Amino acid sequence: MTAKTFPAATILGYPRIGPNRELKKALEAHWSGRLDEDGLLFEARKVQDRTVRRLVQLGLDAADSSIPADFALYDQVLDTTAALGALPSRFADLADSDGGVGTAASFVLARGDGERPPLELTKWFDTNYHYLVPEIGPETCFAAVAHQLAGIVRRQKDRGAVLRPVLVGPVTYLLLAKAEDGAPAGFDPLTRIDDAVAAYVGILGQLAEAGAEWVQLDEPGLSTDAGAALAAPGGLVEQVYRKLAEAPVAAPGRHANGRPALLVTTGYGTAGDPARAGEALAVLAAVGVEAVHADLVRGSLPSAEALRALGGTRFVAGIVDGRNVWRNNLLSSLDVLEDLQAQSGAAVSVGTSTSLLHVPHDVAAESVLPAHLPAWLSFADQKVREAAVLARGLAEGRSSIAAELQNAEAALRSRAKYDGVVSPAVRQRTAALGEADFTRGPAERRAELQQARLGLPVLPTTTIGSFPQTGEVRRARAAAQKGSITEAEYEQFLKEEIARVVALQEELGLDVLVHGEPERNDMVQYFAENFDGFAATGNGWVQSYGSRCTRPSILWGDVSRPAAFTVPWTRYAQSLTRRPLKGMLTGPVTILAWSFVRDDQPLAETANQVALALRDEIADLEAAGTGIVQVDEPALRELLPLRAADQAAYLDWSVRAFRLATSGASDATQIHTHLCYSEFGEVIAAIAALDADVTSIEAARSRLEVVADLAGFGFRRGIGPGVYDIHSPRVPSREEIAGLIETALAAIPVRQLWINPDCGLKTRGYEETAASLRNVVAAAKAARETLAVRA
Ligand code: MET
Ligand SMILES: [Zn+2]
Repeated sequence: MTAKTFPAATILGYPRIGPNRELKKALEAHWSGRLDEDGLLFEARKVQDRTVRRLVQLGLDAADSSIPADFALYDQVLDTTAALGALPSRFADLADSDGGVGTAASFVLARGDGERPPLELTKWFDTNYHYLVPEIGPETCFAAVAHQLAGIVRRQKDRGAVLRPVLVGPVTYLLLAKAEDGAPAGFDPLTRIDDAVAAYVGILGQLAEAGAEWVQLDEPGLSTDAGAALAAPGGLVEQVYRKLAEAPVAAPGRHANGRPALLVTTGYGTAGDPARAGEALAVLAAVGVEAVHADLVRGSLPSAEALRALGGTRFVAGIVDGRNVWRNNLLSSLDVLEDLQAQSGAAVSVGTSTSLLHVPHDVAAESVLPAHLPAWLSFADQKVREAAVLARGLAEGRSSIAAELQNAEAALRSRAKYDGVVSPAVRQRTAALGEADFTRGPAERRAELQQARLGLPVLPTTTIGSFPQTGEVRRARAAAQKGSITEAEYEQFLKEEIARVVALQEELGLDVLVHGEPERNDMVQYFAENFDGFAATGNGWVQSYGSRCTRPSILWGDVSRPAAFTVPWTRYAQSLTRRPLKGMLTGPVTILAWSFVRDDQPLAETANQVALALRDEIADLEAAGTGIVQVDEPALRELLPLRAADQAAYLDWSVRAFRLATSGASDATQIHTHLCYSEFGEVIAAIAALDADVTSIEAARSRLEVVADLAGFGFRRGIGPGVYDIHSPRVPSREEIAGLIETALAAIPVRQLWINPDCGLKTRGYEETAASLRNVVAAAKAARETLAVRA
């Protein structure tokens, strides 16, 4: 039996949180006990139904499998774990009688249950989305228990929609997994592939039975070095998909003993060997996969040879960018699509490069964007339309979409010549940069000058910047925004807040103080609001993990800083204390990583513009008397390219941008940086190359693992490995912190060591923060005394 034809237009996935974060709110109500499970599932079904309706309005067909059933409540990797019943042994008790994992059980995996920490959260490829890491051991059960996904398919079918269920594919699933605790040393989850594949075969049968005609298996793992190696002809990917494709395709309408047709997607780069683009797709086609997808935005076009090798397999061209917000250049996309079709002779469908999970819902829901921006933008809903329009143009000829082509062209043209997209003053500055602009004086000399100026004790104590953002702070900000308090009243409120935070730090006995960042809603958006070339959205929420969402700003033009904006707060805070107080900035790489960035010039160029804007702010901070400036780069590791071959170039421009931002500072000004959210062991050389005088780095949860890497590298500058894990309300005891300081001192020379928390305190409450910092300071003092006795 042959498969039903794949639809001409599709998307790989759609934002799951709801246009007004309905799912987020329902989840949080459920977790706090205000909404029971039935209530939550009712809300989730409302979001699903709305998504299907909306996608039909936007041009997808409800009945032809063009709409993905991609409705994870928390995370799609977690849902695949649930469909496989692949519970780690430490959670084995959560299994239903048939090995299934219900909604409540899946939330225990996601959030822990008091005694057991949750599954680890890690970044999904090179994005700011986080997935829950499967824990696989030699004994992990794999079963076909896709009840929830099958239930969604069945329910939608009853409502007249034939959806295409989505799972993480088996190779990517195991590549993303880690060995569970207690597995033999060196255990590789991929060794369980046969058992996993057997379960996937069963799941495919269950989904066919529920009425699915197509299933989407996502294999973005093939775009990493590890996955690419498996995608060569004769490799693991070929074996796996031969097995999955072996069963006959079920006849539409009669689903006994068959499987749905398979779409295998890639995404986040080129699947397989980049020098042989498309080969991995040909491998999949050869074993009988009915449709394959490639990311044509981040990845390369498949070669003509690979396209011809697709034979009768559908090619889904991921030409609408799933990761950025710019309107598609329909004309050039159509050129590419027509070319692909002509070359391959194969049937081409139009799709997105990745799921639309990474972009907000709808440009039309924006009310605060500057007037020129909306026409240039495309959020998820606009992208669905773009895919549908391109598919029509491909099938019926350019004249059938003449109006759409013309509108897109007009928008692109207006964008290209809009005032501020290119700012001659900014261009002149970047063009005139020379090596001296990236270099400070010798580090040893800087250290002497700074110590003479600051007079700090050994093991200086400090915090990372933010203090608790209480309900009061958030309410005052909202009131100021609404206009229900005056600007002067808001400023007065912030000053009082800063004064309290400074007084608290003095009372605690910290050595280097901060102002606490109460004026900042978000460490990137705050800069976007104060830089030219940047705009903040009103409702542009994007899922970061589970119910957590962020609202990236849009960097649309040349960036510059019209006026000093952090200076008044820092100056005010410093006026309240004789101790040194750090000025606090977000670094250029992090600003880019957590924004939607213009796509019309290299990132390195944009990074330098942001760096110059920060450099201006640092100059003004210095002029106001600030002796220490911290430039946070928590996202330095996040943008690291997936392929080793691309990493050196990235590290080069990102390090240079940081240096451009900071190297205007006088040698007597101490530059700090702060890193968190990732393991930084593999980029230590780049961290050293930042040439910051002091680096604070998240370390408490790994019990200071990074210290060994730093020592091994011979890191020479100031270093503050976090000794207080700020991710939970738990107060670390003085003894515990003392133990971590001992560990650090065993590897790091005492004159280099700083004592600080892992990250900012903004999500914490005051009580636990004060108690914890008291212990931090006490442990540091005790360590100083011990050192003095030993000396
Ligand atoms: C995610 S890193 C946060 C650094 C920032 N200065 C803060 O303390 O909040
Ligand atoms: Zn941090």
